[in-house]
Amino acid sequence: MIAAHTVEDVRRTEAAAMAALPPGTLMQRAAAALAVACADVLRESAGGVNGRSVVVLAGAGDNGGDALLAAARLARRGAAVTALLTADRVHDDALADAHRAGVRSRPWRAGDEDVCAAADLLLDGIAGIGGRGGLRPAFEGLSAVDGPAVVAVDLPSGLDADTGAVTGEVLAADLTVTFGTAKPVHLLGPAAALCGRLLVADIGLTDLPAAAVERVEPADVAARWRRPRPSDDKYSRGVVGVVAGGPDYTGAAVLAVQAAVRAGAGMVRYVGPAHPSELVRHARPEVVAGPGRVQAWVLGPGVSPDDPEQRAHVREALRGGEPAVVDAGALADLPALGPQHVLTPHAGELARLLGADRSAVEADPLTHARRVHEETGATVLLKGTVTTVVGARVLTAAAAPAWLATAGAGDVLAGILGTALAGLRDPHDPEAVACAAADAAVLHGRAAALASATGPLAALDVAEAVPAALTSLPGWDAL
Ligand SMILES: NC(=O)C1=CN([C@@H]2O[C@H](COP(=O)(O)OP(=O)(O)OC[C@H]3O[C@@H](n4cnc5c(N)ncnc54)[C@H](OP(=O)(O)O)[C@@H]3O)[C@@H](O)[C@H]2O)[C@@H](O)CC1
Ligand SMILES: Nc1ncnc2c1ncn2[C@@H]1O[C@H](COP(=O)(O)OP(=O)(O)O)[C@@H](O)[C@H]1O
Ligand SMILES: [K+]
Repeated sequence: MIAAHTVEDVRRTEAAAMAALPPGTLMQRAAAALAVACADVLRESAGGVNGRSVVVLAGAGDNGGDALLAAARLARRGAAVTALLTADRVHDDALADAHRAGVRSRPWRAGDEDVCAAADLLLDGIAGIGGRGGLRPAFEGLSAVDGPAVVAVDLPSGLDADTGAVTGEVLAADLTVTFGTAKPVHLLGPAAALCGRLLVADIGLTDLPAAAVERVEPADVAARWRRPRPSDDKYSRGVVGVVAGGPDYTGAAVLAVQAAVRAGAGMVRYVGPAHPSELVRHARPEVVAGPGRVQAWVLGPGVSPDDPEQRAHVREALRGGEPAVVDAGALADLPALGPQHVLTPHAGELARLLGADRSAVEADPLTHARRVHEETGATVLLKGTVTTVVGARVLTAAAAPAWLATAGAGDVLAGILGTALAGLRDPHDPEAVACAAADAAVLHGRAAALASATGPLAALDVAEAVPAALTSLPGWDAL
């Protein structure tokens, strides 16, 4: 897991650390890590540090202080550094140190985007965790600067550290160097893509509280994914019931069932009309048709709002209280739910649940997913490039390959997640449910990466790549 902490927690922890250290120690540590990272970038992109041109954008806060101290270090290594001051006042001591090292500084002027574009490296210290809203109007043009490698100090200016919300222009980075711990902005969509590569520099912050947001890594999935034990039988491994498809959308039934089987369910039951039942059985002869006892349900892929029979099956399944994936057609008319129910909307479906705009959900997925979690009591998995799970924990899966934006990919995710839920030791542990949801999303993305290695993928390819995605997880063999 990569842990991220809120601004409030970081400031509290920083204050405790600073009280025990000489003044300025944390900022010097941050600047040292920044300078090393910038030198690495310069070596890679411009062949060295000595003589290379660096433009540093420095704002009024400590983010600007970090940037100016890093500027001084780069100047001492021979870089030609110009600091453009984006505020009337900047960190005095840091500016004095930069001047002593040979950094030239002047206030930001209209048109300085051209100066930035001509640099080998642009270091963004306009605003960090104290930033609010998108870039101020005077700096909006920076979002279009193309040319230099861009390194963000702590986070790209224009982003909100706690939510990752994109509410205006942002200076996107190739590399973000953050300090002590990641912040939610680094792990959440759509902000994570604007951060570029993430480097968490150790500045000696200890005793951080529980993370606010965590990114689930492939090794976490390997450690948690249920594998058969010698004592298992097909029932104890977990039976998945699938209520999906109908006479109109037959493919969703096949895709969800395929994925549940390939993710390692002990048994899959399919509940639906004769057509597509016969298609499902043809695709997966091991599937049992008709209702029965299950450990978890997959409800709704390809279920039409005009299909009273399938909708009755969905309602009946939800009444039983078992864990369930509540997807697509099952997202309408939600009954009372609990944390063992995982809603799996995409941004458009989540917007409908809230009566909000899809674009608002896409700009700030965490806030909107959290609202649905609070209103329904269910665990929410909001699909997207970065998938966000909000339940007893807030978890994300790193960006999946964009090839996954293909019809039926969501049905495959629903099937994988059904198997993860059916394998839970304690299905009424809300944290385990949230982890299962995020694990399924990570596995789905990994299967998509394998399936797209040779070109465009189809959703069925993703289901078929799930076994290889599992066995390629780091640490899978060791367990
Ligand atoms: N905490 C830690 O552990 C450590 C913290 N450290 C560092 O301290 C940083 C936090 O410093 P901080 O609190 O001084 O705030 P900071 O991010 O510089 O922002 C305030 C300034 O930004 C400006 N501004 C705001 N929004 C803007 C926008 N959209 N567009 C443009 N400008 C905008 C705002 O000016 P305004 O325009 O609002 O007048 C104000 O002047 C943190 O990110 C890290 O780098 C490290 O040194 C060591 C360990
Ligand atoms: N641009 C993208 N990059 C990566 N993954 C994506 C992208 N767009 C969608 N996805 C993923 O693809 C899947 C699409 O699901 P969904 O929208 O329900 O499609 P469908 O209903 O056709 O099955 C989700 O898992 C989502 O996270
Ligand atoms: K910044």
